[in-house]
Formats: sequence, structure tokens, C-alpha cells
Amino acid sequence: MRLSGVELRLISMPLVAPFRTSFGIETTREILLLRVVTDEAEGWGECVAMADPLYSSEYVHAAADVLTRFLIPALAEVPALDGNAVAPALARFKGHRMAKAALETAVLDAELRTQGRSMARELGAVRDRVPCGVSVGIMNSIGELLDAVGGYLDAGYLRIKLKIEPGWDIEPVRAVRERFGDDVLLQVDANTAYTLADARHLAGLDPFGLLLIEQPFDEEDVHAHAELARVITTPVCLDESITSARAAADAIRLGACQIVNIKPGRVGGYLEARRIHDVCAANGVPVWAGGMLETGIGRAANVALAALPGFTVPGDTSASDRYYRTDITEPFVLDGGHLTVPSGPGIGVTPIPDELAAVTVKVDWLPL
Ligand SMILES: CC(=O)N[C@@H](Cc1ccc2ccccc2c1)C(=O)O
Ligand SMILES: [Mg+2]
Repeated sequence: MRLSGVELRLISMPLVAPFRTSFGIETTREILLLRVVTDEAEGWGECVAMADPLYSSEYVHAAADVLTRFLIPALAEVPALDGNAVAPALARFKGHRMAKAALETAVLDAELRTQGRSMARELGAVRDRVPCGVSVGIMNSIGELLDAVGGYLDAGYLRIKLKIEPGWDIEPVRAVRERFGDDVLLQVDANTAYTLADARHLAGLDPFGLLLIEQPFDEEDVHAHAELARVITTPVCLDESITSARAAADAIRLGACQIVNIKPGRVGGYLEARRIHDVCAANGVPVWAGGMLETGIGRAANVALAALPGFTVPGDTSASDRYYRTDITEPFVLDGGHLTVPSGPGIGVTPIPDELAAVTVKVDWLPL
């Protein structure tokens, strides 16, 4: 394919409810979308970076800048552009994995649409629907939390994940167990809010039979997670720390994680995400698909990834209405706790022009 240009589109999506984590509270999701135009087809990619560098060092306007000044121009020089050619062409630029992931996904989407192949087929999906969990934010009271959890269980979600932070951890877990019983699949995500000094406190979660505790410590403190895994019985899962297949192999070898949350944006794209899946599968480490409050564009590709064989625990691929009243694509609707894997060419969805226009803040066209 030959690249004729890339559209960078900034959209602003109001959340159905504020979403609070240990690193802050979100009421609106600012998202950068890429539309790659080639001589054969167009492709879409969603950058999962937040507006502020709170989850990781990336943020929306930095992604737009690095794409505009470095990453997109680097693709103009690629003679035979396809999904596999993107990461090598961008490798000389350090970091910016979420920006790189959005660009690679858009090129891969265009290539697959040209070939009439689905992302699921390309990645090696073995299922046509995936079991879905839901991520529940930190709430103002235990009562409010229990109402939210009850609503999600009524909606059919097969797994509940609670955001935790110091001061909001054991009590909410205990309350959910007491109200909804021991059979509900339940896990927690600390988004790096604790340190090894909290290990004994975190062992207080062990009696509640959690599936996992996700990323309790700093992204770079892999050893501390291995230490923690030796003193608690709850399996340790990593998210922010797993930035590549190599990082996954190192963390597994160090005993720092028994489960991995895979997010294509965090690791530079769906092709690296598949490599992480393969490394984990080779080591008997279950994986699940994390979420970054994606629109249907990112959600479609995440659901395809979640259909790979090693994704054996429900992920955060929730329905569109978990976050948005109106999605910019046909909404993903929970059916018996599952989402259907898109089967059309490429990511299998495209934005609905009127919905996209309604949330668009800024559009830039970068000709090549
Ligand atoms: C679904 C879920 O819990 N996602 C991330 C955290 C997260 C939380 C809030 C966010 C707000 C805006 C953009 C990305 C965000 C990601 C996680 O697993 O750690
Ligand atoms: Mg997480």
C-alpha cells in the first residue's frame, strides 16, 4: 500500500458516570483517533493515551505531536507499507507506545480491509464471542459501590474488578463478598497505589478468594511484585509494568506475575500484544484483555484480541454503554455476559459519521 495521508481527529466523549481510580477521576474521555488513507483502503486506529500522563507517561497532545513530527513522516519513506512494516519503521524513536500502537493499528486495518481479512483472523482468534468483565471505580460510599456492582451483575457481567487504593480496599471487597457471595468472580486493581511496605496489609485480601490483585506497585518495581507474590496467596497480575514481550518474559522469570493484563496500546500495538500472549502461553501464564475506556474503534480490535486461546479469564472488554451513552460506532452490546467478535474486514467497524462529528473537537490532515 502507498500512504497518501493521515487524519488526526481529537474527540471528546462524556462518560455515563465519573470513573475514579487511584490516579484520579475522569468525567470525559479525550481521545485521539487516526484515519490512515492509502491508495487501496482506509484504516482506523484509536490512541488510548489519557488527556494527562497519569496512567503512563503518554498523554493525548504528546501523542499527536510525536505522530505529526516523527512517526507519520517516518512511514512516508516505507516502500511497501503494511501492518508488519510499521514497528520497524518507528523503532528508532524511543517510547510513545500508545501513539505507535494507534498508527500500526490503522495501517493494519487498512491492509486487512484490502485483503478482506478480519483482525480476529489475523491475530489467531479461536472464538467468535468473548466473556466480559467490568471495571468498577472507587466510589463515595460502600452503598454506592454495592448498587453499582449489583447493576453490573444484573447486566450479566461475568467478572467484577474493583479499583482500590489505600483506605479503599479491604472494606469494599468484604462488602461485595458479603452482599453477592463467594461465587462472583472478583478481582482488584490498584494502579500502582501501594508499596512493598503495604504487603502485610494487602495480605488482608487473601481471605476473599480474589482472582488476582492487579499492579499494586510502581510500574518499574517488578522485584517488589515478586516479593509480594511470596507473601500473599492472591495471584499477582501486572498491567502497567508489561510494556513488551520482553518485559513479560522478564516479569514471569522473576516470579512477579502469575497473570497478565494485555493492552495493545500500552505495548505498542496488536502485533506485540500477540507476542506477549504467546510468551505468556509458553509459560502457562493466563492473560486477559485490559481496557482503556476505548470507543468502538479500539473496542472492536480488543475483542478480537480477547478471542485468542490464552485469554482464559474474562477481561475489561465491557459493553459500549459501560462508559458511553452513545458510541461512535455501532455499540458493543453485552449478550449473556459475552461480546461478539467482529467478523468484517479489518477491525470490522467504522465510525458513524454523524456520531463522530458530534464529538469531534479538532481534525488535522497530514498529507504525505
Ligand atoms: C478499565 C480500566 O480499569 N482501565 C485501566 C485504568 C484506567 C482508568 C481510567 C482511565 C481513564 C481514561 C483513560 C484510561 C483509563 C484507564 C486499568 O486497567 O488499569
Ligand atoms: Mg489496570
